[in-house]
Amino acid sequence: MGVRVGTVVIVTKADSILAQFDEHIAKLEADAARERRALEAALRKEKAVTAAPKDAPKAKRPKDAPTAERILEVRGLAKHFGDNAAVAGIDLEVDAGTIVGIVGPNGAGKTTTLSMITGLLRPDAGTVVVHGANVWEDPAAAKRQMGVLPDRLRLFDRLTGNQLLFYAGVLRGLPADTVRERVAQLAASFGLESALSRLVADYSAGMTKKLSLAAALIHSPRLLVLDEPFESVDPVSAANIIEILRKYVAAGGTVLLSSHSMDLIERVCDSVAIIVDGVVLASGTVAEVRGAGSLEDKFVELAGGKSTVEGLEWLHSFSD
Ligand SMILES: Nc1ncnc2c1ncn2[C@@H]1O[C@H](COP(=O)(O)OP(=O)(O)OP(=O)(O)O)[C@@H](O)[C@H]1O
Repeated sequence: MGVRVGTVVIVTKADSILAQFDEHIAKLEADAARERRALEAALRKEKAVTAAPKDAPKAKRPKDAPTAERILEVRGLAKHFGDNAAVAGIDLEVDAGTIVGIVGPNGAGKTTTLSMITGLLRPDAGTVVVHGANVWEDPAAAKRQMGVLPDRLRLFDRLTGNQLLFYAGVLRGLPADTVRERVAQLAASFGLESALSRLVADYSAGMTKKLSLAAALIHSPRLLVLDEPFESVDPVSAANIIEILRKYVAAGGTVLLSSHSMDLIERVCDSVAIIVDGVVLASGTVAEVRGAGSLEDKFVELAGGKSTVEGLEWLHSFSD
C-alpha cells in the first residue's frame, strides 16, 4: 500500500515485490495461453495423422513402459553423502489407485528417497520411472505427472495464499480461469478460504502444510508424492485431507507418502515399506507387514528396538 506524503507517494519494498510478482504472473498467463494454443494445434495435427492408415504397424511398446496399473517403478536407488550411505539400493513398485506409505526412524533415508523419486535430488545409482517416463532421462514428462509436497518446503512467503496457488497453477500450464476455479475449490476443501488474502509468511505451520498440499494437487497429477503431509496438521484437517486423498485415489490417482504416525499409515495406506538405514526391510500390504502384531511393534522390531535411556539423572533434580 502506498503512503501519500504531500504530493509524494512512498511505495514500500513489499509493494514493489508484489507488483513484480503480479507482472510475472501476467507474463506466465500469457506464456501458458501461448503454449496451450501450440499444444492444441499439435494435438489436432496428431489426430489427423493417426486417423489415416488403419493397417499401419503398431508402435513398439517402450522397454520401460509400465503395465496398465504400474505408476511408479524404482530400481536400485542409492545416494551417499560423503561416507554416509543415506539410501543403499531401494526398489519400490507402486500401482495406480493405491496409497503407499513409507515409514522409518529418523535419518533412515525417507526424504532422500522421495527427493530422488521426484527429481529434486540426483541419485548416485538407480532408476525411477513414473508412468513410463524416466525421471532423470525425461524429467519434464515425469514431473508433469507428479504433484509434490517436499520436506521443509520453502515457499514464496511474501505472496498471499491466493497468489501462491495461482502461481502454482499457471506454472503447471493451466488456463487462468481454471486455476481461479480450482483455487477456490481447494481453499474450501482445506478450510483456507478466509486465509487466502493473507501473506503466506503469516500462516501457521499447519496452514502452510495445507496450502502446499493444495499447490501439489492443483494440476490433478497422476501421482502425489507427499513427505510427511500430516505433520503439524490438526485432527479435523487431517480427516479432511484423508477424505480428499481417498476420493482422488478412488478416481485412479496414486499417493506415495511418508509419515511417523503408524496409526495413520494403518488407517490410510494400502501398502507400506519400512526403511531402516537406507534399505527396505519390509514391504507389502499393511496386513502382511504388521503380521500378528501392530505396525508399530513391527517398526520398533525392525528399527532395532527402543534404546535404554541412561545418564540423565541430573534431569531429576531442578537447578533452582
Ligand atoms: N544434504 C545432505 N547432506 C548430508 N547428509 C544428508 C543430507 N540429506 C540427508 N543427509 C543424511 O542422510 C541420512 C538420511 O536422511 P533423510 O533426511 O533422508 O532421513 P529421513 O528418514 O527423512 O529422516 P526424518 O524421519 O528425521 O525426516 C541422514 O543420515 C542425514 O543426515
